[in-house]
Amino acid sequence: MIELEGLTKRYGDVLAVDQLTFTVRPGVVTGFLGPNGAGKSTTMRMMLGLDHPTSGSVRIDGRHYRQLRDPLRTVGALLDAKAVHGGRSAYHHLLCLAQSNGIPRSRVGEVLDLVGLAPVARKRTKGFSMGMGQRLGIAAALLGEPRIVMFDEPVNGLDPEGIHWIRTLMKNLAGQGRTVFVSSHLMSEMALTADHLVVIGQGRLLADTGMADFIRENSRSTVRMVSPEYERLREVLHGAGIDAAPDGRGGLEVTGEDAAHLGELAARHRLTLHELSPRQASLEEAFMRLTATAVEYHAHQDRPAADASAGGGWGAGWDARGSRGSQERKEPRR
Ligand SMILES: Nc1ncnc2c1ncn2[C@@H]1O[C@H](COP(=O)(O)OP(=O)(O)OP(=O)(O)O)[C@@H](O)[C@H]1O
Repeated sequence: MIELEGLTKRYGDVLAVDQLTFTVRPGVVTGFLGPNGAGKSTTMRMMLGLDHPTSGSVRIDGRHYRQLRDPLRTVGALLDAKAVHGGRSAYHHLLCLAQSNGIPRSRVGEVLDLVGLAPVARKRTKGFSMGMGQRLGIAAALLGEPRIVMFDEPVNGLDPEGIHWIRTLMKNLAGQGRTVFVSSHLMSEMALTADHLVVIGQGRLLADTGMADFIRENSRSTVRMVSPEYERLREVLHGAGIDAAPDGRGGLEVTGEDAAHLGELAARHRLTLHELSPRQASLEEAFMRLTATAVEYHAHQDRPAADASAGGGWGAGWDARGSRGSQERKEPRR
């Protein structure tokens, strides 16, 4: 279990993480979401004792990271896949980690097999592709068979087979009763992987809830109706006080009504329907809706590119929003 209490991190006048309190539980995959610059990596670094909180605390199984006797056997993490000595082979990188953490040498071969890097185990990592680097980072995280795993953007650079593999891996780890905490900007992937979500924006907690509840609470469900008697359908809905908008594909989109009720209404008016389809919003829509006001780096969509360049180029197409004092574009992550 990972417990955060009032966790706060300030860098100068930027409040990167602001009073975060939540618990990451075992047995499920917990997704960690937030727009760019929301404070996810900073939070994860503090969880791993790589950054000091300005105030508040993180406990891993009841202890601070630094108090853990065998950190690699308790928490395995992938934060920055590029943080590897390029002159070493994958095998030696993992062997060094194993030896300095009292992990048997045999485990190195096991994790190399598990992540599919066994055939290139003796090659220097500086020739590795981004996806291979991610796999190596995941191998390192799993080396000590930890009860808790944390992955920051694990699917970065992975091909579809790799993405499917990491999804299955995370679900299996959670199925074994481990605590799995994962950040990603790939909403469609997160929707397939996570059971629980923690969402932050501008360093603050926006949601800590189950996946289905999150989508329900932060989106509108709609029903698409298609009829050969389009105008009459519109009138019937209007007459019943129901808002319906053209969906741009020859149908009507109705918000906030359930499909059964709409079907019965149409039947009472002897209206032929060719389609009556309820539509559940996606995680992406729910996420965008919740974080709309917490997006710090925002690209203008209503301004032509030429206009943007005339107005000062690259910077002109961006807003730095929010109240955290930073009016600059985001610094690249280290
Ligand atoms: N070492 C640092 N010094 C100064 N500011 C920092 C530092 N690390 C992070 N920040 C700032 O803290 C805020 C949170 O950054 P962080 O990298 O944690 O966000 P994130 O949610 O991981 O973003 P992304 O999704 O883009 O990776 C940003 O405004 C960032 O510029």
